[in-house]
Amino acid sequence: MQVLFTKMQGAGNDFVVLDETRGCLGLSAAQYRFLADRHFGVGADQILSVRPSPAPGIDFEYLIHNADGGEVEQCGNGARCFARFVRDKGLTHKDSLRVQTRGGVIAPRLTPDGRVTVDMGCPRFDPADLPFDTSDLQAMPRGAAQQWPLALGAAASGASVWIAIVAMGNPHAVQWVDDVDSAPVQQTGPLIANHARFAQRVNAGFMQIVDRGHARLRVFERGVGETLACGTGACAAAAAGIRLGLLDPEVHVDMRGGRLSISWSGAAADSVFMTGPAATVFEGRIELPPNP
Ligand SMILES: N[C@@H](CCC[C@H](N)C(=O)O)C(=O)O
Repeated sequence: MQVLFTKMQGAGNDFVVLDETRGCLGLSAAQYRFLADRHFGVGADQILSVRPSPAPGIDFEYLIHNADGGEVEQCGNGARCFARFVRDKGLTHKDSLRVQTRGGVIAPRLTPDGRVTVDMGCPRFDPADLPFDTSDLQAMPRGAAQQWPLALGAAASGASVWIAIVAMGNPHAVQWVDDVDSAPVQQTGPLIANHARFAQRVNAGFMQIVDRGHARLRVFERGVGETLACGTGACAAAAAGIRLGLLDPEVHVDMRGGRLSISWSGAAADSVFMTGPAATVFEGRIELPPNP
């Protein structure tokens, strides 16, 4: 089977986007993995499948699969690329959209400067929302929030990190580091992402606070590895920093692939807004391996 695809990127987080508005392709996890493969396929961190409206008042639905083939709930950079895609393809003429994802309804808006702002919904900090197993753990209160100790490796080794946990539709564990460039992202990222306390696994963020309006971030993503940028990771890190009293409500988050601007009032019922770039890289057609 051959499929048409669009390769896109948002702050260096890259995507294969599939138009399923006229029919579902019914791809298997192995076929998503093939598309994401940088040697044998197209190459991407995530595959985005654009589908028609599932309900009144909703413009589209889009599905997100990580490079490992697993379906996930939310993707911030993907949301901006999704919005750019449906406009560029003439699938809508609207600037503001309401979109169903597995992680809830989000609302992207194309801005006159070519960027996209997304209402990403409310951040949640309850361990049950990730889920995060807190049995036998003692949280450390800080600001309006909590940090949790997470033991890495064998308990006897004594290695542990303090994390803030945030659900942005998908799960995030954020830790503070002095210098994001020398942070052990490749070493401890996989240990956190696959930690037994996170039943659905987790995205592991490493944030350096530069000043109250500026942070630097690297994210070891669940189902992918370190990416050049993570939109939900930036929202989660900013929300955690704001709630902990370390950041102001308007924050620039710099990642290796680019900058996102995040704004959140700090009120539990208010949405996080994320603004950043979204661009098409190329389009093509590829033959998929058959399902076994
Ligand atoms: N890159 C994304 C997040 C994609 C999903 C994530 N890896 C997960 O498993 O939850 C973003 O920009 O938010």
